[in-house]
Amino acid sequence: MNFFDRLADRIATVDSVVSVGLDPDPARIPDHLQEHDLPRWAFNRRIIDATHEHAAAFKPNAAFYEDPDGWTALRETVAYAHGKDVPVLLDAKRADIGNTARKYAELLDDDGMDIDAITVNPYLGRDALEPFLSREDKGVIVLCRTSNPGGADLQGLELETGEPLYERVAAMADLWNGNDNVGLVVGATAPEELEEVREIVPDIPFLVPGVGAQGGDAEAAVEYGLADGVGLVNSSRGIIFAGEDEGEAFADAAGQAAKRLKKRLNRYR
Ligand SMILES: O=c1ccn([C@@H]2O[C@H](COP(=O)(O)O)[C@@H](O)[C@H]2O)c(=O)[nH]1
Repeated sequence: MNFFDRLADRIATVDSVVSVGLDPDPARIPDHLQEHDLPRWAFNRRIIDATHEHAAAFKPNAAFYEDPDGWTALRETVAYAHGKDVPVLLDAKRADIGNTARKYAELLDDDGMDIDAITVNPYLGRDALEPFLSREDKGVIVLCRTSNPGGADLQGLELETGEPLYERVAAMADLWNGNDNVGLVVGATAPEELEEVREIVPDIPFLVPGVGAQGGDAEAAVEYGLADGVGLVNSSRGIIFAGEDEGEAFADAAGQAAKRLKKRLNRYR
């Protein structure tokens, strides 16, 4: 089954478009888990237990796992999320020349790890994404208009046609979508751009980061992020560290935060 069909099923099952970002910053993991063999895995397991019933997907960001223990923690996390029937989107923002991109794409099913979708960077063009795009079973989520303050520095540059670069990326992603496996990253901190991109690609689901800690627009995230009801609105720190000062109750607080975000987003669905 295609990633977005699986995601649609999950959204229907939990009545939620919340993506719970699993960015387990070691410095913010509660003290009582620091002695664990793999603190990030111990943390994620508790977060998954507390939030999965509100999660349409989990989104670990590769930046928090790129060391030997980290990859083990990630592998355990992916398997555990799947055990709860939740798809996993790895936010890795990959792309490279074809030969290297093929190697990167092996990450999707690295040593038993079965990632459902991955974020990729369109800057190198189609051939750099081909090893991902050709994986019909995997979601390929292309950076379009990112949520960071400098997101417009390059992505907003006007082309000779007068359109900004992020609009061209959206149009190209539509051309790359022969396997119906392409999505776009458009940040909730750029609500006008969300609306513009949605006009260009009415049928492509978005991953919308930037609600929560980045203060993005939750209503616009839902209004423009979903295509036929399918899409994801991500919060990472706003959920997983909601109970940062609550010791062993940290996971309960994360569960409450995920539930609150689900209810808030559902008002606009
Ligand atoms: O444009 C983008 C693309 C990716 N991200 C990632 O999403 C989460 C957001 O974390 P918060 O704690 O909810 O701010 C994080 O992994 C980012 O690297 C993004 O924010 N914006």
